[in-house]
Amino acid sequence: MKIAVIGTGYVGLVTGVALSEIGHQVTCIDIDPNKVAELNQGIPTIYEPGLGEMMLRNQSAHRLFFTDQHEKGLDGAEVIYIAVGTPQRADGSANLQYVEQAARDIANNIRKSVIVVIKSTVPVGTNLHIKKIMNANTRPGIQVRIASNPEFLREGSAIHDTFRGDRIIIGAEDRETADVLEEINAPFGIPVLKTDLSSSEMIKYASNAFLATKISFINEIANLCEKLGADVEEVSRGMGLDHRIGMSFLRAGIGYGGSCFPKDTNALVQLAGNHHHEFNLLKSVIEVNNHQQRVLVEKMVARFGSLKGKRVAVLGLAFKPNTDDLRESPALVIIPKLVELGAEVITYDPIAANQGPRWINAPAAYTKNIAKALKDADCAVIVTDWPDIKRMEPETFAYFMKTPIVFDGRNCYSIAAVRKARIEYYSVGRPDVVPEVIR
Ligand SMILES: NC(=O)c1ccc[n+]([C@@H]2O[C@H](COP(=O)([O-])OP(=O)(O)OC[C@H]3O[C@@H](n4cnc5c(N)ncnc54)[C@H](O)[C@@H]3O)[C@@H](O)[C@H]2O)c1
Ligand SMILES: O=c1ccn([C@@H]2O[C@H](COP(=O)(O)OP(=O)(O)O[C@H]3O[C@H](CO)[C@@H](O)[C@H](O)[C@H]3O)[C@@H](O)[C@H]2O)c(=O)[nH]1
Repeated sequence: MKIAVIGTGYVGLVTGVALSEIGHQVTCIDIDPNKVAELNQGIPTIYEPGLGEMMLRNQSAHRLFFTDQHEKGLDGAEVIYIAVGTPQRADGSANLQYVEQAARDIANNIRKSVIVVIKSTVPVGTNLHIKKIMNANTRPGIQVRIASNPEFLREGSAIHDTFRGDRIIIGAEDRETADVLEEINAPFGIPVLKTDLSSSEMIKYASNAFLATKISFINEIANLCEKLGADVEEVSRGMGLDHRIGMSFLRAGIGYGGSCFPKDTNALVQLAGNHHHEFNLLKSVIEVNNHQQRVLVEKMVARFGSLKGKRVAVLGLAFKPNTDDLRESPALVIIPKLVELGAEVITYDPIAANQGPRWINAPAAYTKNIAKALKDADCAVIVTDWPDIKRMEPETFAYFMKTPIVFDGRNCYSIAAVRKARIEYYSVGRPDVVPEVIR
């Protein structure tokens, strides 16, 4: 099948590469000529394990192309995916300007009837709105059929999720369109649920909102565990053994971040509000998360009184491991707050350190060397559970730091290992560890 993908962000690039890997002829289009130039040189524009090799393989096999010209990229396409951003507006709602522009770009350039598939996360009703825009702008006689095919990949495991995902959702306006999409996706061998357009759009928001709810729930339990002397890791394990609950998304920490959960939960609250429905549960989920991103700083202030002049090593900038994405990372909240309180901040991230100055709105130093970050620090804060941070012996903190006081937002180490290392350790939902000598 000849396919065009509009947008080469995370979703567009992974979609284009994956569709070419299963044998389709794919052209990805982006308005950013710099991105397209890099992609044409075989350089992936996002950090995603396994993506680069797959991209190169399909470029070499002449199944995958990149262009910044809609006319060229859309020429002859039978199916066109829209995978542009839907960022958050100031009021929390989804900004559809890029999807609308992509629709106009398609309508102005196609010369034959096509199926347009919306992969971007869009509020219920958007697919029909987009179809109207295209119908108003296409040449006479050209028919556009529309389908919703939301994306469920996670950053850092996008290839795994695309080839081994739990389900593919296809919402379409008619059965024939749904069948074409099912056929395109058949080589993935993933169960397909075919549904109507509105339900498909809602499945995406409901899934993200539910996962965010699980995280805020366990974070509230963690905060309560701290007050009651329980250990949230034990509690999660004990809860998760019940198959009705499940183990996943019950890791307590410093709250969810990233390009999706914060914006999609806000958009769903807004969408509900527009239809005179107060989504109180989801509002609380968001509120709990906003507070959770600040709990480590609260613990630091409680421990030190003042942070003025303290040298703080922040370990991890990315919102999760295996990505260089800082969108809505708790680091964006924690670092400016530490600076505001007078701390001197040095940050470490193995991949995202280069992104720091672009995203962090406060003076801080950046390094890819963990020892350099820890050297002579008064305390350390763990923001991202990168494997190299988790693998580190807790004794390392005592070796490099002025005072080995660690605030761990990701519960990277067992309490037993920390006790053995004789460091002062504050994590989330677990007992504090304060060795006698330090006390
Ligand atoms: N990032 C994720 O992990 C993820 C996962 C699932 C779903 N989603 C959803 O997928 C959508 C895309 O997310 P993303 O993170 O890939 O977005 P992004 O903002 O990183 O990338 C969008 C790309 O589209 C390009 N673009 C914008 N308008 C264009 C146009 N008219 N023609 C051609 N190119 C155009 C931009 O230049 C940019 O490169 C969003 O709706 C998001 O919510 C994202
Ligand atoms: O038990 C957990 C699981 C996750 N997180 C945090 O939640 C955020 C999101 O993590 P994750 O879901 O792994 O990453 P994303 O790449 O944002 O993926 C989510 O958002 C995407 C965009 O919509 C969806 O496609 C995915 O299905 C959905 O998991 C990160 O800050 C994690 O640290 C926790 O705090 N505890």
